[in-house]
Amino acid sequence: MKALHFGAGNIGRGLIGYLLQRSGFEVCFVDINQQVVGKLNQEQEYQIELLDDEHTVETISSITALHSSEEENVIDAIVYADIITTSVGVQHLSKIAPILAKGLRKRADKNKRKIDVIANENAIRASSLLKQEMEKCLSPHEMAEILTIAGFPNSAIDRQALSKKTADGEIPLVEPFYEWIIEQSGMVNTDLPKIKDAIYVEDLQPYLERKLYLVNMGHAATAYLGSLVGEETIQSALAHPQIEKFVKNTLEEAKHYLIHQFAMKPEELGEYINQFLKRFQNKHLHDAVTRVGRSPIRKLGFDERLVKPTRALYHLGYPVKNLTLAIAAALLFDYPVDEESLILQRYIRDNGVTQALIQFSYLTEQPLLESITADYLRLKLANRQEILALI
Ligand SMILES: NC(=O)c1ccc[n+]([C@@H]2O[C@H](COP(=O)([O-])OP(=O)(O)OC[C@H]3O[C@@H](n4cnc5c(N)ncnc54)[C@H](O)[C@@H]3O)[C@@H](O)[C@H]2O)c1
Ligand SMILES: O=P(O)(O)OC[C@@H](O)[C@@H](O)[C@H](O)[C@H](O)CO
Repeated sequence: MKALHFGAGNIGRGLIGYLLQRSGFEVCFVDINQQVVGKLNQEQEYQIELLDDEHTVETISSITALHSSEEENVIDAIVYADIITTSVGVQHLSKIAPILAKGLRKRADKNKRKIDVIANENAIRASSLLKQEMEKCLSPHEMAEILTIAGFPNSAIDRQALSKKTADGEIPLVEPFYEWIIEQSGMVNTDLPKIKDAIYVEDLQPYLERKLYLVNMGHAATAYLGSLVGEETIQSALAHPQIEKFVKNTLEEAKHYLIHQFAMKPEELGEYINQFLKRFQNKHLHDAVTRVGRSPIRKLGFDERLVKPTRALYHLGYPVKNLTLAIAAALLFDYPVDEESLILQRYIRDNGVTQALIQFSYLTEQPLLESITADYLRLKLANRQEILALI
């Protein structure tokens, strides 16, 4: 069985490639990074290191790789794959859509075997977004042809995955915990053997929203507050009792969104929160606030981890004062190496913070705009001690 995976980054190698290979797939990665592609091809295997007491190293073999520019080879791989997956970052799905469209068109002509395409990105319904991006490259007739053979089941993935520099490059560093939840109802290839340890569900939405609006929201709140007080990692940020308390308070607020939306049980959500906070505090983990806070414009999006629960809870009449403060901290994320941070800071300088919220978060609720703007100014004018005292 052949798996074609776009994005040989931390989660691509550290979770998706790992589980696919353990399920008996030969995995072929497609990436724009020539160095990574060259090394994978040369060694036909790679290592990942676990963030456990033993620093366990696992080897994933039967690996090949293609550079994105090898168009004909990538198209052929799409025609003959048994599953196609991605983890390129949701903002890059539009870039892989054209080649997927070409490959799936050829497959619909030549090899009519059904195939599922799963985009594994931190976003609501990323596979559906990928499908929408493909629709932009095709006529309705061409897309209809593709849909006779291809499904786009959505998924939710969870594993903290970063990387470690080694003498000959870098390897993914991953926590022992992982979760890959796949929307069974969206799958069309019923012959495909189950992926080992993946969880198949009919209705993904509760799992997806719980992951993004709790795990990733809490992570983002930690990163942005941590960054503001000069901490380099999520772990050193959470070592401040005030930040830990603040993050718990934001999670407590966001929890009510999931209770309301999906009738989730408060005690179960409490356990879920405690479990991932412990994962964030893994003593072997040094996860940079700049990695977790990356792409602040994406993270401030309308349906994203910070703004969606805040909007929803505000309309339901629940308190959101910690969430609005976390949004304000995100607006202060000033890390010029990150292109989105650069654009965001420049935009705020030229247009003001309220306008930035309208522009990037599509927020229209006046009381929310006012309280986030006020929080932003309080945080901006405060020093480190004052920030720790006010949260
Ligand atoms: N790292 C984590 O802890 C984690 C956990 C869960 C989900 N995610 C999600 O997984 C996705 C990937 O995250 P990551 O941390 O692995 O990022 P990463 O930067 O380590 O990996 C992304 C990879 O995609 C490649 N890429 C970018 N554009 C491409 C293109 N057009 N064609 C082919 N390859 C391309 C990059 O070169 C890189 O190797 C994101 O959506 C992220 O939100 C990450
Ligand atoms: O990948 P992002 O940029 O959407 O979010 C950063 C982190 O919160 C994220 O990568 C987590 O480590 C991961 O989602 C844990 O499963």
